[in-house]
Amino acid sequence: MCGIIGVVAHQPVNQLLYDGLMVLQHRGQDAAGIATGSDDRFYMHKGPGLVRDVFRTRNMRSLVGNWGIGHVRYPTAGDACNPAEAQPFYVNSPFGLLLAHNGNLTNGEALKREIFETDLRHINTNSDSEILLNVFAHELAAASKGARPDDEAVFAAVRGVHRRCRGAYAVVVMIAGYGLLAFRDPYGIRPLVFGRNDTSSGTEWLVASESVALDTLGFRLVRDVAPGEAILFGIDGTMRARQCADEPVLAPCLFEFVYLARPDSVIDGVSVYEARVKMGEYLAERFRTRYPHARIDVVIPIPDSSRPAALEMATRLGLPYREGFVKNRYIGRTFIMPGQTVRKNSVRKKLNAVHQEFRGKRVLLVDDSIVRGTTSREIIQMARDAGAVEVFLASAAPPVLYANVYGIDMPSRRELIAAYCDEEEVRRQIGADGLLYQELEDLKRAIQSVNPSIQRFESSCFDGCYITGDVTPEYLERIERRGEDSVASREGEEGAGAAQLDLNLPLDQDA
Ligand SMILES: O=P(O)(O)OC[C@H]1O[C@H](OP(=O)(O)OP(=O)(O)O)[C@H](O)[C@@H]1O
Ligand SMILES: NC(=O)CC[C@H](N)C(=O)O
Ligand SMILES: [Mg+2]
Repeated sequence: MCGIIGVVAHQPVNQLLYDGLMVLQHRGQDAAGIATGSDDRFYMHKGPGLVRDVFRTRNMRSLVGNWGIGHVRYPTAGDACNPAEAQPFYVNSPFGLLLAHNGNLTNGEALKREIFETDLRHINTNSDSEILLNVFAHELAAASKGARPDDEAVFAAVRGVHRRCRGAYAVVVMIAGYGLLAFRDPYGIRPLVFGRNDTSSGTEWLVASESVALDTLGFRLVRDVAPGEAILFGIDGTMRARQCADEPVLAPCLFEFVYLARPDSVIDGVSVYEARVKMGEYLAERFRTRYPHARIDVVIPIPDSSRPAALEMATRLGLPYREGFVKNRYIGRTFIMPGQTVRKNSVRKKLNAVHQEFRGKRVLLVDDSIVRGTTSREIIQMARDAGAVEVFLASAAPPVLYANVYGIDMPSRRELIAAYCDEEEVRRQIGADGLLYQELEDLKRAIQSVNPSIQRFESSCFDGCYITGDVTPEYLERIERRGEDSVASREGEEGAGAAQLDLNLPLDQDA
């Protein structure tokens, strides 16, 4: 889950894109990039780090023009520390294209060979997003048959991407001299919304991973990009949409609602906040049945993502809700950090217990999910150190049992605590007196209660059913092996790769 954004405006967009990426920062902390377009030129600056560290005033000044795209990266393919894999990616043919991608391709290796051998194109990194860009570029060149781009050629190229690419992709592309393109894979696994701002100079359009970017930048939400759909925003301010998949089916990733997205976003017609509140309601019902005799004094959330569910759970159980952990706001999300050592150290630095809320108490801690168990282990110990006499833990998500191949960095089942331990063993390992997980059906019901029209979900990390149908046991074994290698290498490389890159394009003239 990276964050992507694209805009066509009647004013310079550099600050708009920067502010938008700041709002999407929770979706990726490893690298950031912005590209803009003015007349017949593209400008780009990208590099490793948080948005506020990547862009200096001189970089911002070099990003001229009234349209552009941006990206914050949480790597799922290639190398976490390789600055060359920061996005957007650029190719100069046909026309000049820049692309930013959220998701993960499951047939990247086969495509890479095909691109080299059949399409006669060169891929210069291990990023699947560069592969996606080259597939799109090849399809667009073929569809436009040597002429300037037109809508038919662009939509045909998206159909070509759907035909050849498997996996998850929410994408924004700049086509030089033509416009901004946004599209989503045929299952709509990763979110993508667009909105408008009607000004005296004409309509401005903004596309983003989450609606929270529209709110912040003063755009009105129009709707989600539909699964399989492509939308073109011309640099003249016009908008055209086309369904480019044969059998689109909406199946959004469950983990977006559990953890990835901000609660103030609306994804596929679902307020993430409302869905999390419902998760808390269902979890409270189950807690009552499972632990009818538990005498809990206080419900405490593990900040940040579990707060809406924890508050509702406390209300439903008629128990006081207290903020027992204080979060250091300068430390990012630990789950999306690369490498287990850094994740483990960060939990302790990030959260600290308010002893008064724990001393002599039986506490019910609530988290949105238990994935590797890093957070829960540390937190439960911290609660005990602060004087808690009993510690229960409730998870608003079911046990995470399977690898994720669609844009969440969980390629190795061996890292997932619930994949190799039964519930009792997980309870023992994290050191809780009682443990409760959400039921998968209840999690789906929580989201459907907000938007009943969603019939299917991408639920693979909970039930092992991979919606795209192409994920074989052999593939999972391969990424399991590679996942372990890459995790190991990331551990060794922590802190490396601070170089920023201005690739291929005229950038940072004064840098
Ligand atoms: O079992 P684990 O492997 O530790 O992963 C799960 C934890 O990681 C996430 O927190 P994170 O600190 O990333 O973000 P948050 O502040 O949004 O909760 C999530 O909210 C859980 O607390
Ligand atoms: N999490 C994501 O969406 C990652 C995008 C892309 N696969 C990358 O690794 O850069
Ligand atoms: Mg958390």
